This record gives sequence, structure tokens and C-alpha cells, in this order.
Amino acid sequence: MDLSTVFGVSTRIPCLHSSPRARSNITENVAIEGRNLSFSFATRQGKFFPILKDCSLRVPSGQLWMLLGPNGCGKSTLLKILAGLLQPTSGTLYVTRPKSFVFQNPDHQVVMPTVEADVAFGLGKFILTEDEVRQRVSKALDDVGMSTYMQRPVQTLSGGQKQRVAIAGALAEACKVLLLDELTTFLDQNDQIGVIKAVKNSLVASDEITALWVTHRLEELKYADGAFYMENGRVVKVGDGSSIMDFINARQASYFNQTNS
Ligand SMILES: Nc1ncnc2c1ncn2[C@@H]1O[C@H](COP(=O)(O)OP(=O)(O)OP(=O)(O)O)[C@@H](O)[C@H]1O
Repeated sequence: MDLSTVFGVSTRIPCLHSSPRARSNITENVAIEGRNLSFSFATRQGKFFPILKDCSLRVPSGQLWMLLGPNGCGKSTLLKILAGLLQPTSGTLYVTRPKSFVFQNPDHQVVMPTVEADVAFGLGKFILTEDEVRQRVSKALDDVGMSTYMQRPVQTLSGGQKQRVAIAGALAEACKVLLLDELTTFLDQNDQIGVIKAVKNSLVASDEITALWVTHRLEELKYADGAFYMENGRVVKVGDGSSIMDFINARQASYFNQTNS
């Protein structure tokens, strides 16, 4: 699939690496690009199960894109490769740094006793004054709509509020790419909308942030600037939210007809 037609960009990218020199070869407005990515899991018996097969995608800077597809098609695996948590077997990728991966279960990454302490936690690796830490924490919590919760114990928060705290932690660290793995799967509708609006608002607050959001929920597509649909280890359709929704509805209708005929 030629992704350049989707984005109206004709520049081809000869080689993608993370070095500043290679970066100059990349279309300037692209924050995430994977080309022909393949990945296999190895069993203990030494057999390889291919999960990603020649998978390509490109996300423009400053936008919220969504990634959908049936269970087991490889969405989380692709996101982990983009995050650097897994290494592709082949293919090339570029992701603007700093990048941050937010897990489905917020208890895996919201670990400090209060909201403020949790958002400040990751800032220990920078040389910052107390004032700078306070400012970053306050701005990040403001962006995700959680500034009134600063002193709250994290165990009193809902799942969606914890997700927003995890996102604030990434924002405080000046993260440029958010990789968000099915954050809303187990949330009720209020929490779901709260998280998605927090991400949208973060992108509005800084036009340098890009987000890739894995989801099963078609209704979330209305918040997306664009979306990918994956099947069997590769992206098979790229488009705006409504065209991806139509595509998935048609796919599901055709599957339903086949199984009922
Ligand atoms: N550690 C692992 N070892 C072996 N196989 C794995 C491992 N993790 C994932 N898989 C397999 O890789 C395939 C893709 O998994 P992945 O989690 O990327 O899919 P997904 O599209 O995110 O699915 P879901 O929507 O159900 O979360 C699945 O068949 C899964 O069973």
C-alpha cells in the first residue's frame, strides 16, 4: 500500500533510523512511520509464529490517529514495536522522541501515593528546580483535566482518572508521541469520554504532540484525525474516522451474512 497517497505527500523515504541525520530524510510532518515491519514470536520448541507481516503505517505530527482490528491481529504488538518494547524482525521505523507507552491497566504505571507525586515521579531523571517540577506537574494535570485532584490519593481515583494521571506523567516529561494501548476497554462511558477528551486536549494544548490510540470501540473514531484498520498482521485500510467506521461495519455485515447463510 502506498501511504503517500493517503496523506497527500509525495516524498518517498529511502531509509528510516532514529539518528538526526536520517531524520532529515523523513517528511517533516511525520511523527510515526513504520515500513514493512515484520515480527514473530518464538515458541520454546524454536518454532516462529508470524504476528506482523509487512506492516506499514504513517502518522502525521500533531494528530490523534486510531488503530483498530479484530482480536489477535497484532495491534498491541505493533504499538510495542513503535514504543521500542519489542524489536521487529525486519522493516524500518521512525518515532519522534521522547515517546511514551500507556498501558491498558493504569495500576501498572500509576504507582505513587498521590496524583501530584505520581506525575512528578518521572521528572527525577531531569535536572529541574522545585518550581519547574511544580509548573510541569500543574500544566500536565491541567491539560488532562485533573488539576483539582492534585492531592488526591491515587487509590481513590476511577480507572479513567488513573489513565489521565498516567498521560499527565508522560506530558510532564515533555513526551512528543503518546502510544495508547486500549485505555478505554474496561471503562464506563463517563470515564471513556474523560480519557479521550484528555488526549484530544493535550494535542490542542501543544501542537507538537502526536497520539496513536488502539481501540475496539467504533464510537471513538469520531475523535480521530485518521485511522488504520489491521487484519492478520498488517494495515489493510487507512482513512478518516468515518470511512474506517464504514469499512468495519461492511466487514462485520459480510462476516455476519457468511456465518448465517
Ligand atoms: N508473548 C507472546 N508470545 C506468543 N504469542 C503472543 C505473545 N503476545 C501476543 N501473542 C500473540 O500475538 C498475536 C497478536 O497479539 P496482539 O496482542 O498484538 O493482538 P491485538 O490485535 O492487540 O489483540 P487484542 O485486540 O485481543 O488485544 C495473538 O495471536 C497473540 O496470541
